[in-house]
Amino acid sequence: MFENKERTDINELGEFGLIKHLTTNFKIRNEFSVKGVGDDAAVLDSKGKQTLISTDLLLEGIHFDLAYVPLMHLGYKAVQVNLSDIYAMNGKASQITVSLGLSSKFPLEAVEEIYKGIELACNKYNIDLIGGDTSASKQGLVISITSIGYADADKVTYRNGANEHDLLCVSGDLGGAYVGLQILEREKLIYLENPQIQPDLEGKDYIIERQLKPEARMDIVALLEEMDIKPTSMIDVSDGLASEILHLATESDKGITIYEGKIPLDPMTYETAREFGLDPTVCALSGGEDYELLFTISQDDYKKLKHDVDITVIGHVTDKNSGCKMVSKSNNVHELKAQGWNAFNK
Ligand SMILES: Nc1ncnc2c1ncn2[C@@H]1O[C@H](COP(=O)(O)OP(=O)(O)O)[C@@H](O)[C@H]1O
Ligand SMILES: Cc1ncc(C[n+]2csc(CCOP(=O)(O)OP(=O)(O)O)c2C)c(N)n1
Ligand SMILES: [Mg+2]
Repeated sequence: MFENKERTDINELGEFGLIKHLTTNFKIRNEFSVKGVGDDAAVLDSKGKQTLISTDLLLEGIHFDLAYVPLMHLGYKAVQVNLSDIYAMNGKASQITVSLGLSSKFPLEAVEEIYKGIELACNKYNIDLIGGDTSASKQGLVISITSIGYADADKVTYRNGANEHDLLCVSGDLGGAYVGLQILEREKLIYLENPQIQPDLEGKDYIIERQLKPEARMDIVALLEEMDIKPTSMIDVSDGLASEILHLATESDKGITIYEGKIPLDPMTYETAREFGLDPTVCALSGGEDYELLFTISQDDYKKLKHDVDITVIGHVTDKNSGCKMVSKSNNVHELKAQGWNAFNK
């Protein structure tokens, strides 16, 4: 990825030189950011709103494979997966901190690529980079991002607010990131066997992008506000639909029933899953990394969003004793199990 480019040893700049070099382009743009990079701590002002904070850790070999993930995409995605958690609280994301563990194989140019991706994400989502930490790592690349956002207290949406008879909705479509990953893994194996063969990604742009360049659903939070809908509960889909449904149900002390035929799947996801001998529904239920928003709304709000093509009603909230169920296309009822992605199963 960066093997053939210019290589500047990070030692030439030192830790402080590196931080300065990486962060000088970032300008503070939010009224909530009082002080960003450059002091012992950043200073934020919540202006009377509630503060939302979330952290995620991305580890080379566990969360990403540099054999097929370009570093700029990695920086971009690392920001998206963190912003997604703020949007899942129905908040507006404003700041991030970025912490890096860099193994000696990374020259300055590689870190610059990661920061280009981070900068792109910050520009697009109006986020201030306000700090972080940088260290050498004995093995592999480590990226930890903390995202910070704000919401009025009455807008914050928890996992635990679903009421019986609420409708379960999901944004976008599911399973694409997982199927995209299957293609990248396949091409990696082919390349390892024969480096002369060029990767065959033709016609698969959408699902490859779902894996390499996800977009957190800031737009859905804005849309819900515009429609005057306050979801009763919400979560983002990082581990897979089934796992997130179980989180909403457990936290809300309710059951949830979904309908297989309603799960939104892009045709490319569907066809490619089939090519791999995978069940497209299972890809949506257990694949993960979709970074869509899964939320419940009161039935009274249905009329406000029923014409929106980007939001699909896939089920409803039941009493706790009914458990979490999926009604299949052939009308069989299956219990939903948390077979979502889990880093400890690797
Ligand atoms: N090592 C940890 N120490 C303290 N809290 C943690 C730790 N890891 C995760 N959490 C907390 O556990 C909750 C669930 O985390 P997680 O399953 O990672 O959620 P998400 O899928 O939204 O990232 C969150 O409140 C998170 O902050
Ligand atoms: C090499 C590689 N292995 C696995 C995956 C798939 N994967 C990475 S992260 C993830 C889900 C979310 O990760 P997690 O650490 O559980 O995030 P959180 O739920 O805490 O947001 C999945 C399915 C991948 N993209 N690349
Ligand atoms: Mg997490």
